[in-house]
Amino acid sequence: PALLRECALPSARTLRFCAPSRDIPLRVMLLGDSGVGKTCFLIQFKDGAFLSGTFIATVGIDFRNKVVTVDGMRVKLQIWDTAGQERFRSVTHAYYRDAQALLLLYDITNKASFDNIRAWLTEIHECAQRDVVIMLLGNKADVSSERVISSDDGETLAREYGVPFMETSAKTGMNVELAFLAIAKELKYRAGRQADEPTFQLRDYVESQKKRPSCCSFV
Ligand SMILES: Nc1nc2c(ncn2[C@@H]2O[C@H](COP(=O)(O)OP(=O)(O)OP(=O)(O)O)[C@@H](O)[C@H]2O)c(=O)[nH]1
Repeated sequence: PALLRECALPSARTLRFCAPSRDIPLRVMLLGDSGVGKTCFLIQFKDGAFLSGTFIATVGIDFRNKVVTVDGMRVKLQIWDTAGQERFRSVTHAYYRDAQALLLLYDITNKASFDNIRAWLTEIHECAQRDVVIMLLGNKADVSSERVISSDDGETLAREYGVPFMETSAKTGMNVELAFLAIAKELKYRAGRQADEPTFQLRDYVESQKKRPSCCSFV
């Protein structure tokens, strides 16, 4: 029973003991200030749609599943969409420990959401698993006319914390799928590399695969 429980909510360490025929379950959390686009990011990935119009803030936490195929293996992503509002912080804190990967978003048109990334990273280091995979995402890259944070600023911050970085758009879908696939690849790789499989570097992979906004990535 203990093993079964671990397979239902595995850590990277326990993944290798799960039955090979089952989908590998991985838990990913979306974090960042309210309004940066976490829910839209998830909907774009799950359904290929963009929720425009009235902004309805997430209350507490919500989740969706999506199965992706990574190097011929089925990976079941369980994606937790958290509320960015401060008043729900204690609810979301309770879930950090179970996450194997965190996508941390800011909004390239909102300076405060970028400035708060340091506080988010401090919180992550206090509450999450030590080996959690983190990726920094500058969302709303489609809104180039309102950009206040340059790509270089995002890159510099990401480098300082040693995490991969991409700009994304939940509206156009730019780099949305890549963010999840890259994480799934990293976690699958950690779970047990095949003898003939080349080593995998998440940052190099993201750098080689990511699309850059077609213009105006500077401020
Ligand atoms: N142009 C553009 N608008 C976006 C993008 N992502 C989200 N939005 C808009 O930003 C607003 C907030 O998006 P949400 O996804 O609800 O934000 P959230 O981060 O989930 O907010 P909380 O639930 O409060 O934490 C909505 O009006 C969206 O339509 C994007 O990539 N581009």
